[in-house]
Amino acid sequence: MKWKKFKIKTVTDAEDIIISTLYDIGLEGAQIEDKVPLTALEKEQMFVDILPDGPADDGIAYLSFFVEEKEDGSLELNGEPVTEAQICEKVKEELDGLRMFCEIGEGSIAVDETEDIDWINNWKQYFHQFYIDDLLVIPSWEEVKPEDQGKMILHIDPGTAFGTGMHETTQLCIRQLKKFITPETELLDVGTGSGILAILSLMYGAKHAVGTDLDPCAVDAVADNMANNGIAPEQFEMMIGNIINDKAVQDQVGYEKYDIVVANILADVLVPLTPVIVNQLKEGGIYITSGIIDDKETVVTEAVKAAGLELLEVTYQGEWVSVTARKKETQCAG
Ligand SMILES: C[S@@+](CC[C@H](N)C(=O)[O-])C[C@H]1O[C@@H](n2cnc3c(N)ncnc32)[C@H](O)[C@@H]1O
Repeated sequence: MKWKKFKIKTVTDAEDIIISTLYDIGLEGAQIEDKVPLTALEKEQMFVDILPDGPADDGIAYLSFFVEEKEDGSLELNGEPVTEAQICEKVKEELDGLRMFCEIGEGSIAVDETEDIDWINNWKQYFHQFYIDDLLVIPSWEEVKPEDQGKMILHIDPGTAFGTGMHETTQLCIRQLKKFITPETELLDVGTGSGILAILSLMYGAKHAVGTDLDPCAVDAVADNMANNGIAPEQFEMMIGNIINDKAVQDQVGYEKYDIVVANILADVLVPLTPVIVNQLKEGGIYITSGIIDDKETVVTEAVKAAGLELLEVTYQGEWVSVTARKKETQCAG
């Protein structure tokens, strides 16, 4: 399999914002090369105890994005045919936009071709079982140790969809979900990816879940993860499509139906999503969001308030934010 590699030279502080921004134009996943030392948690997750001292961190980072090349050499982005030059132009536009409000360093783009036989699976060697508070998350290719048999365990294989549970935003959502789930909860998980948030909600006692995603890869990932965690097909329904602007998806998902809507998507998606999702929530229903990088907190809290929701709580982990709100109940006159 051949890939076009678009390699951006930037600075370490701009890594997350560039990855988030380029994700929005269809460049998903990035290879990061920098000299930032690994944290204790990263070493633990990678099963590395001692690493030789690397070179000093010079603040420079390289982010590589990959686009699969078809047999005839053509490229696609978001399902549309596109040329290498058009991708570079689009990336340059996005980087120029970012430059106006943050330091992104050189921002140069180099294009290369690469052949990687198992790009999809290579990352698995770094993903091992880990805890989110008292929840043990075990990748589907690892065994449960005898001493862990009685623990709350989530078996996860994100396949090619997002959602291993390692990301701060997923963990922020999980903690908020635990606060509000009841045995009566009807849950909507927008941007379900691997299905992790919906599956965990069902394991924490929710009655039923619906998941939506744009990415068709989410269908197989969700089915595998449901089976691995003993979730029955009637407990979790999956729909592919864009709930923001597709009326058919909105109708299928249903109106005034959900006790909780969770959406771990980027701030720029949450802004148009929020006024739509208000119609899917029951009165008094809870809206849990994350995927918000810290400097976009206000953008989301303002969108939540503008949609008529009552802001309940803002929580933080690392440079990521989660915003929780409630749909107000209609007051009876008199
Ligand atoms: C950050 S991942 C979250 C995955 C998982 N829910 C988690 O918390 O780990 C965001 C997901 O949202 C999906 N997505 C982005 N825009 C969307 C939209 N408008 N409607 C539905 N899904 C969307 C992406 O395809 C991706 O799977």
